[in-house]
Amino acid sequence: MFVQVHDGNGGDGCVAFHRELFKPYGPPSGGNGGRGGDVYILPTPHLTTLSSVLVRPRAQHGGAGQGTWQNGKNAPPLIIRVPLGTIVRELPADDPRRSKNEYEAEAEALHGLSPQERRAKMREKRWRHYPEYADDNAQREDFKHAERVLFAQERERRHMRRLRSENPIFLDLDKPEEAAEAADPNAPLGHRRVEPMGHLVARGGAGGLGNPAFLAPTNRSPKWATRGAEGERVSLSLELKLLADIGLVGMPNAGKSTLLRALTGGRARTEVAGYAFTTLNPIVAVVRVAEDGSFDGDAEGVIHDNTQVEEAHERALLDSGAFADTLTRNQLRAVEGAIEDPFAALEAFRFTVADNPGLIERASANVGLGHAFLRSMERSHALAYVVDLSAPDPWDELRVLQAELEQYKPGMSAQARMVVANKADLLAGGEGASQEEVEAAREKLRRLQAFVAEEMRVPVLDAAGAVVGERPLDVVPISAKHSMNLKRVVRLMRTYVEEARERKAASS
Ligand SMILES: Nc1nc2c(ncn2[C@@H]2O[C@H](COP(=O)(O)OP(=O)(O)OP(=O)(O)O)[C@@H](O)[C@H]2O)c(=O)[nH]1
Ligand SMILES: [Mg+2]
Repeated sequence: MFVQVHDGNGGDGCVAFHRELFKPYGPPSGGNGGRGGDVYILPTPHLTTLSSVLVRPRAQHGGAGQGTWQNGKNAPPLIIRVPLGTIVRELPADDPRRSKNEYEAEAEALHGLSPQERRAKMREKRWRHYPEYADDNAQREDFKHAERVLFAQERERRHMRRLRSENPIFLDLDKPEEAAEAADPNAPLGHRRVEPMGHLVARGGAGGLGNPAFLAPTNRSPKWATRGAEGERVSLSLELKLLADIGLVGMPNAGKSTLLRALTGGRARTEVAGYAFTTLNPIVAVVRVAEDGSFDGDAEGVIHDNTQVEEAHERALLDSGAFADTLTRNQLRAVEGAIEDPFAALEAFRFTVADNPGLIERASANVGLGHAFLRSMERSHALAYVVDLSAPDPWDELRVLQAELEQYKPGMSAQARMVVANKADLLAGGEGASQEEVEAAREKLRRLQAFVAEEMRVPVLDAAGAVVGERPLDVVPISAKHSMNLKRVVRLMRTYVEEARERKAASS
């Protein structure tokens, strides 16, 4: 989502003179304006979506200064809370989705005016005058001097702003902010810790100066004050990295999407087709498991074909009138005893699995779909490699996948837990397979297991997250299309998720 952050403007300075009995001409006494509110971004574990983030968050303005040297209030900071796993980026200047910043907005407002009008407008925006003194002030030498000083300061601010935009904001907010210990050990009870504010993304405008600031030997009663500066405006893009318990990693066409559909009984809305890069964006679905290890939608032998084939089949059924007598959901609800969700009573455990686009060699060099989508896998508790067992050398695929994960983020392949050897049905599947074919398939699987045992070892962690040993990945031959041997996949995935959750609970 895109957000334009708008900081609070500074409060205006005040022009006033002190009045007291028997003191007809008191000194200037206008207070300064308060600072506008800053905007912070704070990652918090209490949110899971970006839906509560406003599109145009705006911090409060500083309070205006008042007579008798009363300064305006500083505005409180605005804290934008985002879920953990959010990536915050500042949109670059050439991005069409970016909104104007404060300088561009002013330039636009002044566009097409004559030089005099422009000057008047700019003065109007920057100065406050004692009633009816505006013209008189404009004639004074010391006002002109003050104006030059103000413009010089403004130029400097603008320069700093330009320097800052050369390295735009980039925040990868994975960890919650810790409350810091208060500096003062004698702070009153309940104030020992300073609540974290998060990351500053835009600064509020400075407050204006009251008229005492313009006292000079030549002018004992300055009749002007400055207005508050405008707050920064920053356009940000917020992206939430997906969070799934298990991420599927595999080459295009390995059958990742088919596997996800099979694990969810076809509920997962992910495309399956016989060409590379069918899946373009990560998709997360929930897998529900019963106590006996069966899962929702589990049916040995149900075929999960290409989605187009399935849709055509369904359309043909619809056209032939096969669904004509089916009850609607509301009618079903009215039928006594009809259970909405037959699996709900059985469900004992659930976890989420993410289907990802295919990963290929040199994805890190932006070949194929690149590897930007790996970002959303970083946060998975465990990764499962999906390889096509019917390919001539499935172990080569594994080697590439592992190397690409390491390329993307060193240490990421240690998150892998299992190898799912898919399309086992193509090797000696079916009834009429000869003895040799079955033997060849077994041999291939053994070779894959030997390769994994040899080269793909991952650290074993104990409940506290410390490394206690090493083990090879689990290898499970399956057929996603024909829903074969999926129970074993689900059982293993469940143990990984449980272990990871225990570790997480222990660490927090
Ligand atoms: N015979 C057989 N075919 C399968 C099996 N699993 C998947 N397929 C087929 O393989 C093709 C690719 O499957 P997908 O699930 O789209 O593969 P993917 O890994 O998601 O591919 P991308 O999204 O392109 O990365 C489809 O035509 C599936 O029908 C299987 O177990 N056996
Ligand atoms: Mg796919």
